[in-house]
Amino acid sequence: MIRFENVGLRYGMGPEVLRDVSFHIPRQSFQFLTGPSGAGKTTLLRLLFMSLRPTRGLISVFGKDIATIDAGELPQLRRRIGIVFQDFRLLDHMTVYENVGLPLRVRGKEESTYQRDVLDLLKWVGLGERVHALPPVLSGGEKQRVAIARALIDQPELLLADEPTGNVDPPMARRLLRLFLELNRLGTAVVIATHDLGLMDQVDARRMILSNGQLEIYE
Ligand SMILES: Nc1ncnc2c1ncn2[C@@H]1O[C@H](COP(=O)(O)OP(=O)(O)OP(=O)(O)O)[C@@H](O)[C@H]1O
Repeated sequence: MIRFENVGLRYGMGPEVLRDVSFHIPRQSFQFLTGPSGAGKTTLLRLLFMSLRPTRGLISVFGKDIATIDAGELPQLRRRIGIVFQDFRLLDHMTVYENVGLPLRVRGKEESTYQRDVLDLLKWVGLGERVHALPPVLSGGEKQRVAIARALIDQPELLLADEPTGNVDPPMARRLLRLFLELNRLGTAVVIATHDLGLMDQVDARRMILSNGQLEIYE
């Protein structure tokens, strides 16, 4: 589904942050992406989301070589990906409910077809009482859960999550992990970038470990 071949990435004239990175993400697979701070996890997720272009090497996403796709095709490809950014990127003027329903609204779905799903998912992530709140009044952990719900609501083919449990306590982290596993069971390939060894130890999943710009994979 996703393929990287000898991918290298440098920012501007800086050193190569990623070097000769090659891997394949199969459909419906589940993997953690880990490595020390600054190792390049966020950079790798940005390449997967096609918001960065590699400086060398080949990336194909859903079977398309990203070097040859035109800008008009990008939104359509991205719509198949759910992403949880480290800084959440919620829309501050929209309520929690509206933020989570947004991917469906953008796809032209009638609110009556998704209202129940949005409310159920918000309840599951512990935000049943915060449905009408605006993001600026939420805690970091609450914002993170809104971002997760928004990424999941449309059952994407690929979920990318950058430190998705970084702002919540261990019981909530376990609950969120269960949600990712359930999504995976329903068919989504999942990539979770995390430092959290405790989280990774709960699942027997593939580990992609970045260090010094290179990737090692433990199946
Ligand atoms: N926009 C940028 N311009 C220049 N250098 C950058 C940029 N973004 C990241 N870097 C550098 O690239 C390297 C990898 O950063 P990245 O954020 O991908 O690491 P990370 O593994 O996600 O780190 P963390 O775990 O701390 O979030 C770091 O040395 C960082 O300083």
